[in-house]
Amino acid sequence: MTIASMPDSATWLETNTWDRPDWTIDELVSSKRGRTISVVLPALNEEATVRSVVESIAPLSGSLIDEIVVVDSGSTDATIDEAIAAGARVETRETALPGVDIRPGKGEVLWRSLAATTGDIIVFVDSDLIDPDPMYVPNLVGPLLSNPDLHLVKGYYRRPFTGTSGVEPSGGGRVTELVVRPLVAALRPDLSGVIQPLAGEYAGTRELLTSVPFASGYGVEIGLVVDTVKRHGIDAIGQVNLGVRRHRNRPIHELGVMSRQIVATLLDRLGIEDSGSPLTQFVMEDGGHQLRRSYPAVEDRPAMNSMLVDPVRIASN
Ligand SMILES: O=c1ccn([C@@H]2O[C@H](COP(=O)(O)OP(=O)(O)O[C@H]3O[C@H](CO)[C@@H](O)[C@H](O)[C@H]3O)[C@@H](O)[C@H]2O)c(=O)[nH]1
Ligand SMILES: O=C(O)[C@H](O)COP(=O)(O)O
Repeated sequence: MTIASMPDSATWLETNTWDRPDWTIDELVSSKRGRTISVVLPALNEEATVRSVVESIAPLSGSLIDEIVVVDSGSTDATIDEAIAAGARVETRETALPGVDIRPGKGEVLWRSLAATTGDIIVFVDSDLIDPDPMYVPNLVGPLLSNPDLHLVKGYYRRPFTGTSGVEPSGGGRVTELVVRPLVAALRPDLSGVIQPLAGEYAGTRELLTSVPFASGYGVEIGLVVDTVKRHGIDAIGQVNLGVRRHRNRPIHELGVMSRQIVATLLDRLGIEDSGSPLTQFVMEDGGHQLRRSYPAVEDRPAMNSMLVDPVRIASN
């Protein structure tokens, strides 16, 4: 079944999916018409990959892209040095938004990046990508530059998976397939045409991103999708085919922790009460079942535009 022939969400899929993007860089640069573009890479201990991700984007600096910023999430390895060596500006959580208590999590650094960048359009790209295609960023901004009704553009792609027997051509996106897609089908079927709701590669207007709350952990992406629809309707979301995406595949127990955070944010956005209980896992270690508990990070950061106009709030957050 092709995308366009899926039975539900058919209209949205046809009009808001770019399956074969073919913009040239020159076309995109001329369609900026005064708008500026920031690229933000969240990074926590990504010394092995951050340099090549920045290098895949840096040639567009000064033309399509106005700034590339790695927002470090508290790395203890050489992530910051590698990012600077590749030509990125680096912000820490403190320098990005001084004077505001620091919380752990990916959403926290994405939220802080809004205060440390100036682009009218902001493109987020994960920094654990392997062999990222240099067209990721151009293709993510293409729909936004050409369609004033869009506020959020998600990437989608084939997702190889690296297991014990090597790289499989597909099978990646385990949280997406086993947790998020079934929950979306059960609770928000109107969103089931979004092919990669958790994609870490997406672009949004500053207008949208500064007007919605951010979950501070891994719930940030699903929260943004639901909040965009709440604010502007599903027609404000687009999706674009980025080809293939490989990244570091985490072990299953780490994805369990991630999933718990995503479930908490999704339920919160849908007004469904969550017990707030921790995820209990039994991880095989030291020859036995080791009990681990992890609490979901449910506390959201408020819309950044409310922080920027209210210095008292900044001081007290
Ligand atoms: O506390 C954190 C955790 C992660 N990251 C960075 O965020 C990116 C993605 O994190 P990762 O742990 O690799 O997530 P994935 O396994 O790739 O999970 C998928 O699903 C997540 C939940 O929706 C999304 O946040 C991811 O972008 C998406 O790729 C990487 O650059 C990390 O370095 C931080 O900056 N701070
Ligand atoms: O998007 C996801 O579902 C998670 O990032 C897990 O991806 P993986 O199965 O490719 O590691």
